[in-house]
Amino acid sequence: TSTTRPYTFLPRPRVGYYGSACWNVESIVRSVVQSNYFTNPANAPGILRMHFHDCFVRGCDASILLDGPNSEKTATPNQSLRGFNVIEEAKTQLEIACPRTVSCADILALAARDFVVLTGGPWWPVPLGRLDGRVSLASNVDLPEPTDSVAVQKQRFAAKYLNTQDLVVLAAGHTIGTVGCGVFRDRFFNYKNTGRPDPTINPNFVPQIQSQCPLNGNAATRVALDLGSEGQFDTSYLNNLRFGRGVLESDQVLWNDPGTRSIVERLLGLQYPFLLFGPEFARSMSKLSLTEVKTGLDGEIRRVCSAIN
Ligand code: HEM
Ligand SMILES: [Ca+2]
Ligand SMILES: [Ca+2]
Repeated sequence: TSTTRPYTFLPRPRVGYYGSACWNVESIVRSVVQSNYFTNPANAPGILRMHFHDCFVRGCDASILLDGPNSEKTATPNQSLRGFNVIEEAKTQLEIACPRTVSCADILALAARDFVVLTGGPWWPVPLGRLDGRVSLASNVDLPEPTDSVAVQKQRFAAKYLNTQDLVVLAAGHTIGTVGCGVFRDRFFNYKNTGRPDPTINPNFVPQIQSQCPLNGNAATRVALDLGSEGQFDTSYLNNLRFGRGVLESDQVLWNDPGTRSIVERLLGLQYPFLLFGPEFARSMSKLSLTEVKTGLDGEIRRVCSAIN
């Protein structure tokens, strides 16, 4: 279970933070997001995941964007992140419109929201005023893993003041995007060295994934996390869990565990009191994107997002 965030005497991010210092920050980010969604829709899941990976390590401070031999980017779960060019393009335009004003952490938070909207998801207000961190270490990267149990997933989210509902709702961000075969193949061929697939997978789903990810095939081949709806922000991912069609073990266990299952059922309208996925996703994202934000003297406004000043 999570508690409330500790109170600090620091300014908090707020909507409209930049004011006249950069009055069109939101429209600049939105137009860069739109053009990059048009050229490559896979940027949408790429940036949503990047924002999550940023916020979970040293807070939402753009530490994920820093280059360097041992920066967060080099850690295993971050090697498959995509869309860095989108953030850098927005930063370049913002440095022309309002030099040294808008943080990379704010750009990432806005872009994640705008990409979600383009895939059919909800809009939410994004408070601004996050500062960029100066530290990025691969050794700090401690992200949820695709084989995590529900207990471990809950623990990791609680450490960021996110509760069990936030966990289920945010994991449903997997309604868009794809995963590399190498990440989960064992589960479909040789689950925990049993020589068989995970018995909780729908038997009709097993051959489907096996043919897309053959045993000796390319580990980098990507398959949808939400079968049949990888580009649409909808409840199809939750419905797939219900029928044993979750690709990742960490996703499927959210249905198999009675506690998290009832949240999935409420989101699917199968159990009272109902929860609406769109508004709940907006609410949980608002919490996630304020994780351990830097607002005092502990950060800076980077000039380029890949390097400290
Ligand atoms: C709950 C624990 C979570 C685990 C264990 C997890 C794990 C993963 C894994 C293994 C992948 C595939 C990576 C690859 O092969 O490229 C992935 C992709 C993705 N994750 Fe998560 N994730 C979690 C939570 C989240 C959250 C909270 C969000 C955002 C709200 C998110 C958004 C995404 C998206 C959008 C993709 C697709 C990326 C793409 O297509 O480029 N995930 N996740
Ligand atoms: Ca960070
Ligand atoms: Ca979907």
